[in-house]
Amino acid sequence: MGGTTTISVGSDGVAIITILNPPVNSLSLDVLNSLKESFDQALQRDDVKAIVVTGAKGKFSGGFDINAFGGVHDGKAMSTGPASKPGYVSIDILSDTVEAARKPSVAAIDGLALGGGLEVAMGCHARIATSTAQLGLPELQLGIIPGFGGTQRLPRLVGLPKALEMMLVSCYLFNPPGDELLDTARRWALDILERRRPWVASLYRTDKLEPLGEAREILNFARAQARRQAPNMQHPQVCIDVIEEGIEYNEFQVLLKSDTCKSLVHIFFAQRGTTKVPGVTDRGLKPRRISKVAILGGGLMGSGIATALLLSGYQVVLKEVNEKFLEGGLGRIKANLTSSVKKGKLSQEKFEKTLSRLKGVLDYESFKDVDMVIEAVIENVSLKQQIFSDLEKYCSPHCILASNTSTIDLNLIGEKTKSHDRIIGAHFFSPAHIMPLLEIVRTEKTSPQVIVDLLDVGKKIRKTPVVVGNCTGFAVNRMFFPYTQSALLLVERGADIYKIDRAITKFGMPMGPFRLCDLVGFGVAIATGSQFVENFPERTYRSMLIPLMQEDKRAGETTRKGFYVYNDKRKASPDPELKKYIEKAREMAGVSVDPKVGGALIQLAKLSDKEIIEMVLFPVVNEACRVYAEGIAVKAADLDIAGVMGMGFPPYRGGIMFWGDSIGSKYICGKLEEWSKMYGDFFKPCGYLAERAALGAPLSTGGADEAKAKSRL
Ligand SMILES: C[C@H](O)CC(=O)SCCNC(=O)CCNC(=O)[C@H](O)C(C)(C)COP(=O)(O)OP(=O)(O)OC[C@H]1O[C@@H](n2cnc3c(N)ncnc32)[C@H](O)[C@@H]1OP(=O)(O)O
Repeated sequence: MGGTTTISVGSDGVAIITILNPPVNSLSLDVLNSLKESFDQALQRDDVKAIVVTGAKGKFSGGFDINAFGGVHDGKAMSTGPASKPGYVSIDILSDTVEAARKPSVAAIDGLALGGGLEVAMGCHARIATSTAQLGLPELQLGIIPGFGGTQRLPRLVGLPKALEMMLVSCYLFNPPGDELLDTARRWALDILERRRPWVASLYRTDKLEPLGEAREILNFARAQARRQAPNMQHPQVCIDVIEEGIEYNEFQVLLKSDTCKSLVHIFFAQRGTTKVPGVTDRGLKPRRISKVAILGGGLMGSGIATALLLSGYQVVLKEVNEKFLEGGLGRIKANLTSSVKKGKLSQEKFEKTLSRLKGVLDYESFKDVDMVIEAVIENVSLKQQIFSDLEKYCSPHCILASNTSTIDLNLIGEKTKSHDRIIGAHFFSPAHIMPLLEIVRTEKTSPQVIVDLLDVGKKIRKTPVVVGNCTGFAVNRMFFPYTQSALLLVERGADIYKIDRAITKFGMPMGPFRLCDLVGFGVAIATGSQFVENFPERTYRSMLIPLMQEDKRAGETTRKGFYVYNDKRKASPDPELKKYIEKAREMAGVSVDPKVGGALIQLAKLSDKEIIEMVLFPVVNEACRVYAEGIAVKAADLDIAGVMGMGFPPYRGGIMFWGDSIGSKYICGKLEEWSKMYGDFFKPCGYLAERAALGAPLSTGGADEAKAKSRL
């Protein structure tokens, strides 16, 4: 597992123990064993009076080594050595060696002290941190609870409310400024030794703890809140119980083996893996400097993208077709920035500075020195084609030409240009300054340099980029187009709209397919839908329900009427009037409720929640398999991230492919086959899924990347 600690003793008698395990000084079992050895050495040596613990290269520690979890999930023992024994780190190292030591210790924290890292620091007798240090117990984001005494020491150091916030919301505590970290820590340790400062064992502190009755109330409130916010997850409740009862280790071990932990650890590594693109990021290319970006179109998307760029220090030129639209776009950007000020994320002074980097224009005059253009106009092929040939004329030959299209094939968009190597998709998700995903779409001709440049921009604007291949709908929209389609098919055959939405939100999606349609708006839903009808006619379910409703001026949330009706506060309520549209659509589709076909007829009006989830989401798994098999995504894990970050698929289920594998290819394929016999080709399993099912193999391995790797051998 690697990593170690070093020890050096100064002439002042202070031993500096440094954690050394790049890149984040994570606590592997080797590091923990070495930490114990260094401590024992410092305690035994006569020339050591006091101890300072720190991390190498400006990072205290990013916590327990998450790679070790993988071993546990695969059923292997973590490692050998004393630190692998149950409770050894928590009791033998942190309580009995560090905290109970006869020599005082101080944690000198620069950079990160997260999870186990902060727990080591809390075992020391005092903590000194720089102004930029990040302290936190983010274990819950991985489906576990702190396991090295954090649930007990943190409440004693900062009080229950702050400790609960740091664990359940996983936010970080920023400490007041400190300077000359190591010197201050050294002096502090000696001050403790000479009783000029208190010698405090965190575990025995009680001054910050609330009286019992009050503490119980705080914990019960936290329980209720966690139940509301994370109804499908057990570990936040377990964490609160453990804070109250103090028995940490056993629960930690149980959670470590849970499906939630497996899924969240998968998501952790998958997210970090998206920036590693074979054939692109392994060529040693350095991102070029991009400082000025032009955006075409100041609508919801364009203004959101502009906001994200401005907030990260880019200069932005916003182009619109007339004064009125330009004013609207600039106004939206200003409103976004104002909202950041209100939320305390941007100071008033920075607001002015940020806004001063924005320029609104009506022509291409200022495009000659921009480094990148992002086109964000309506989804109209000929308009986009015209724009791209204009861009070729007005921009420098090095300028990156990106499109924010969500569905249209990029080759079509660039058809009238000779700039195919610098055309790329930069597909943001609405609201673009908030949603974390950036789908980067490359064609066969996009140069690796341009991809590396956009990956860098993505990182700077704090998005998780996923690089995908070019096709209609790319990865996210293509995977999720069956989401609404299957829901429409079910409704036309008797299932209830609101029951479907309820079952799907209970599963963990932020909203069901119908509520989502209302949010996106029927105009966009129809435009996108028609792209799919055109490109994948054999598997597109054609329902007239949405067009029928739109004819009646019900177009979703913006018109206050869609599948739901909306009040002034945008609260959605079911609408009994929908019945008439459903009946008409059913008639036009020529289908009946509960068609009498096949022996294993499922009465769709009486579907259970489980059946709804399967019938809505297995077609999504099926399409994800196609996307993977075609090589649109190079890694199945990229699709997991795309679904989690772009569609809100619950991360604690690990993403769409990971979830599919947790159910099994055989079962999914069997169900899809059964439904395709009853309801048509919409459900037909794709070749890849059928093949994996026949082999009894997982879906997440064996896609185009594996096929390519094999063909290279
Ligand atoms: C018993 C204990 O209570 C249990 C625990 O301690 S569980 C662990 C608790 N700690 C955490 O959850 C922190 C997880 N890490 C993070 O949040 C972020 O990585 C960070 C804030 C530390 C650094 O973020 P950032 O600078 O953006 O770098 P990031 O790309 O995320 O990570 C850099 C590398 O370190 C790795 N890494 C980060 N934290 C790690 C950890 N705790 N264990 C192992 N590897 C880790 C990442 O996988 C990545 O590897 P790669 O370069 O091969 O992809």
